[in-house]
Amino acid sequence: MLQIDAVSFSYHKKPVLQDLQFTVGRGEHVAIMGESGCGKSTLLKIIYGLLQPDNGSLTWKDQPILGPDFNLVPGESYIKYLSQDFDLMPFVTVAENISQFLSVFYPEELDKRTQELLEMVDLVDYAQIKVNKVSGGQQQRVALARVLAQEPEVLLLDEPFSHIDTFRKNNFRRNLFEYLKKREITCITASHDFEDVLPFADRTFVLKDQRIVAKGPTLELYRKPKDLYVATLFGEANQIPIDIVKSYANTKRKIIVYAHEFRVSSKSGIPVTVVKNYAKGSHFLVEGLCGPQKIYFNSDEVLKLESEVFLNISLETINLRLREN
Ligand SMILES: Nc1ncnc2c1ncn2[C@@H]1O[C@H](COP(=O)(O)OP(=O)(O)OP(=O)(O)O)[C@@H](O)[C@H]1O
Repeated sequence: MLQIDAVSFSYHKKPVLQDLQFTVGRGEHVAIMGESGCGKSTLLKIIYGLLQPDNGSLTWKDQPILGPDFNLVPGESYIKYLSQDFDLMPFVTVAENISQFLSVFYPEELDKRTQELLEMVDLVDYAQIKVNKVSGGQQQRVALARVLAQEPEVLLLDEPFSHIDTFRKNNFRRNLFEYLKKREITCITASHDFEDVLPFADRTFVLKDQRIVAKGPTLELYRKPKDLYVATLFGEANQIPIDIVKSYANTKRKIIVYAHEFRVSSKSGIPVTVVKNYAKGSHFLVEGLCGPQKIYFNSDEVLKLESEVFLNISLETINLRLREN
């Protein structure tokens, strides 16, 4: 188990992370989410042993993870960190960049493992091309195969799909996370893309203002976000006064409603005036106004600007969001 205990960190006296406390089990997949600059990469670098925390301690299987103040060569051998800059050997082929890190002595076994990893990252056709001749997205995939070749016990992924095209991304994410689960590799992924997180991470931690402000099973965080910040990490969301939703409600509370949770009706519901339509492919995201309250909701079809439509939310959703966490 990875244990992070009361860890704080600052860059030149500017606090970035404060009093972080969590554990990650063997083979577990945890996601770290939060807005840009909230400290996701910093946290991964501390776990890897590249940055020295100001306070607190880190252990893996009850053994301390030492920071750069105590390690001549920073970075623990059983942890691999896939950073946002890939750190490849540019004048060496894709295949050699990967096979160099395989701890296999027999040539046949070496070829087989290299091939397996090339297939995993979908780069078989590029095996003999020098890395400086392949695209940014392809380099990101080579970098990933390289860290997998080293058979880490803990894998830290920093925005691992940021350079990979949508066409390949979905399949690739599924393959990678299945591969890690099968081998019981503990994985921590920093991302601000919920599609990297929602289908794959067992648990998610949300960082904001130097602290973990929400954590739990990923689906639970999504279904019952504690506030608009958490909800927005998972998609287009609104925070709406409950008396708009139910006119008889005698409370000033607000509830979170995702854009896709509204149903559009021409007859009854919350009255909104259509302000703007945004094409999303499978649907339109519509900006509407209910008095001064801006509401974003999904519609199957484009809606006429300045027309009035009515929005409905299921009772189940209202009750779910009204329930205290
Ligand atoms: N080497 C550094 N020296 C000083 N400040 C830094 C350094 N690296 C990062 N920071 C600052 O620390 C904060 C956290 O940065 P970090 O890169 O960890 O955020 P992040 O959540 O990973 O962001 P992103 O999602 O944009 O990658 C930011 O305010 C950043 O400007």
